[in-house]
Amino acid sequence: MFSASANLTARRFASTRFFRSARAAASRGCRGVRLTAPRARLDVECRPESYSEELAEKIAIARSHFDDVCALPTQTETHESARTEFRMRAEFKVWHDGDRSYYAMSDSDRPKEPVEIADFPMASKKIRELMPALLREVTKTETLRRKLFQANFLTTTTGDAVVSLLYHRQLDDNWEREAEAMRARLGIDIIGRARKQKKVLAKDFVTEKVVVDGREFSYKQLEGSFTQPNAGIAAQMLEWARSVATNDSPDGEGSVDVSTRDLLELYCGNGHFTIALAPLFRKCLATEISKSSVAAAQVNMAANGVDNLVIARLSAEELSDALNGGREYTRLKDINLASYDLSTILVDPPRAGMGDEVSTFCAQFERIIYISCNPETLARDCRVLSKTHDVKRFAVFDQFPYTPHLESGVLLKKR
Ligand SMILES: C[S@@+](CC[C@H](N)C(=O)[O-])C[C@H]1O[C@@H](n2cnc3c(N)ncnc32)[C@H](O)[C@@H]1O
Repeated sequence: MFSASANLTARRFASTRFFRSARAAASRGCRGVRLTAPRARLDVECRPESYSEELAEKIAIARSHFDDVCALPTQTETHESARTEFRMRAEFKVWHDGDRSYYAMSDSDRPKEPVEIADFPMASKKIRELMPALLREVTKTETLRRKLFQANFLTTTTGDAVVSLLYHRQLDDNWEREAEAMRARLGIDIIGRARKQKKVLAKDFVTEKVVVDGREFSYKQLEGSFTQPNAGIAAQMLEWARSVATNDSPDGEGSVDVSTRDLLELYCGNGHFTIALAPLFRKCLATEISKSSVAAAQVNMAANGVDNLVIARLSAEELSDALNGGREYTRLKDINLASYDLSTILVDPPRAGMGDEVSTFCAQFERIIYISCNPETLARDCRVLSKTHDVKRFAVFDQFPYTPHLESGVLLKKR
């Protein structure tokens, strides 16, 4: 189900070049191209030739969500993606047709008709290398092939890879033996998943290295948890977040010293942003709802030698309540909230945005760095925030080229 406003977005898009090219692709028999409201994982066509035009249209639509909300800076700080091989993760159905097996994506308009994916130019070089090699291995033996229905790839720019194989049957010792042999031949890690089963050969994470402002950061990224999908864009987002933490404008005017102040991050995932921002601040506090992501964030904090950060497993709503003097939370018992001088807050919520309650809480902060994968909910939350804050900087990060999705970021400063 899409909201009325999402349908409006789709209708706006329907008149654009993006949708004209999608329609043309569909008429050429290139199924799996989205023609209606945004849906993930259906965009199989790479169109480098129309990249710039499509991005310009997405930016215009993203900005239009703010039309009756608040003023945006005239400059959009635009961060473009690589045109191909930008996706560090990809999920494919595996279909079997007699002796032949192949990767496919399904179109929810026609879920029973798989769209075969022979190659996926948007996927990282490592995924593109692994796709045929894995299929060859899996189809060599019924032990690995039988009832396999999905393959999920997670890779890094450094060549690390973990592939999850999902089955409609229980995995036995034979499967484990053959999967282990395949793992050794391919030089990757493999996870076998079936109902109530998870077999990890040999690890269920990858380690990504990102250079930000000349410093290398290392991130443990867990299979099955949120990770930034586009590595090039992820690095640009970190540089932008560091820049807006201390500068009101892209040209360095209006710089502020935050080295004696503290940062709060909500929705911190594996610590992606906090770890890169922590060196700028005196102390940082970060929270996240997912237990496994908090564990990964703790590892990442240690791996990067960050010692001025505390990470707690709490929802954004619970943390807001605690800092507003609400009830006491056991998971905060070892944290002295009063010792923080929190002046900046960074939020990167899921597509649904923060909502009024958490937005109202954020309005207490001098500087709000809001990263969003959905400009509609970002604009909705800015309706609350703009009562007290001005948008000083507006950036877009093209995480998902050739789709209507656009990541954006705003810096809001208290009036
Ligand atoms: C878009 S991801 C961002 C993660 C992280 N900033 C990153 O760049 O990797 C959103 C994160 O919010 C977490 N989350 C979802 N709902 C939440 C809530 N109500 N409170 C706190 N975290 C939440 C998810 O587990 C996920 O890690």
